[in-house]
Amino acid sequence: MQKETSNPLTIAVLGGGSFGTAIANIVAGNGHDTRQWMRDSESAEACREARENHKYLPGVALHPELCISSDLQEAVQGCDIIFVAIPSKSFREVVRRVAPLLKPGTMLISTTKGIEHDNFHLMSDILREETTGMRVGVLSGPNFAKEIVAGHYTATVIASEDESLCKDIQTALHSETFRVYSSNDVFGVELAGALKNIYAIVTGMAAALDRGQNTISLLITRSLAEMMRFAEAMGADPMTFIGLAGVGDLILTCSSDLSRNYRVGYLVGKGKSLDRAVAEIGQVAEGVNTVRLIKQKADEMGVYMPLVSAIHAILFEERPIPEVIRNLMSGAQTFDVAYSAKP
Ligand SMILES: NC(=O)C1=CN([C@@H]2O[C@H](COP(=O)(O)OP(=O)(O)OC[C@H]3O[C@@H](n4cnc5c(N)ncnc54)[C@H](OP(=O)(O)O)[C@@H]3O)[C@@H](O)[C@H]2O)C=CC1
Ligand SMILES: O=C(CO)COP(=O)(O)O
Repeated sequence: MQKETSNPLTIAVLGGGSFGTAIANIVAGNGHDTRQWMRDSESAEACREARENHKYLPGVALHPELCISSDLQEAVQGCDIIFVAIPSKSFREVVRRVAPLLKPGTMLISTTKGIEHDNFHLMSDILREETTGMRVGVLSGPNFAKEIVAGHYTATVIASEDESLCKDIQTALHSETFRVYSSNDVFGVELAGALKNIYAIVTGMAAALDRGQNTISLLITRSLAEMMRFAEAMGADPMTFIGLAGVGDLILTCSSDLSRNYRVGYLVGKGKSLDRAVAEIGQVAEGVNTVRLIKQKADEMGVYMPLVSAIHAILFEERPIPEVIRNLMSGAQTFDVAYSAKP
């Protein structure tokens, strides 16, 4: 049902994948003038004709007012808000192309839960580096695209130092089934979204090995400990990790085969090579690259991340899974909760 809005905005979503489509459907449903940009003109044409994104969200009706275009200039012209739902590998390239087409003060919101390949730049860093005079935010939370479009009650987080941007995004996205909480810890929210993908690979693998619920609980809890330890070492607020973008998204992604990262872990656990698993999924699984980057960074900084080291050993060092598990289980038994609130 179309929601009346007293302040219709012009909004573009860059990316024709599952999450871009879910976000575009929400804002179009809220009565905003919404354009979704996808790079491939044939895909755009097919989505326009069928009113369905058959490749990424089959069986889901696109909102009748959603305009789909493969013309970047047409899509972003005059936009107040642009959601960037492009995999981290191509994020900079797309932002660089779009930068000269934007009006000053446009709100640029990353939805991408990844880290840039060759360095340790998060997507909000790229938005700031590639544009001038824009307002930047990050959207992250426990949000399977398929469940959003199916109307399951869902919440997410908009993070920005710009309070009025947070309010505008909360208003633009809020619906009967979708809630948006705010945060001013951009780095923490963004880091949480990228890190949890690693642990979804781990729990997917545990599921493939028929491990029980004790094991899954152990893995999720120790994953959170690692994430918070790393976040603190990097200067993020560890408290952010007990929110929706942290433990919320960690529980979601580590518990369901709707997660592509979980499915990568599952397939590797069943004996497939990493390349084969990634190809079989056919959509972005950001955690694979994130494992490499976090392992390197944790080693440089001397942060203890046994689960990251373990999954890195399996995926990239050809170490047998039973040996890696034995090493994990024989590691030092330390404190359960090692954090204390700082005065
Ligand atoms: N799916 C989900 O449930 C959620 C995803 N996210 C995050 O959203 C981000 C996007 O994910 P999602 O939509 O799921 O990804 P998908 O794998 O579903 O789709 C990726 C989209 O990006 C497009 N793309 C890839 N490279 C380029 C490029 N160089 N230029 C333009 N477009 C390109 C693809 O186009 P083509 O089809 O032509 O290859 C495709 O439309 C990810 O980082 C993910 O972490 C966040 C929350 C939930
Ligand atoms: O981030 C997600 C849900 O919040 C989606 O996870 P995957 O990218 O693993 O599918």
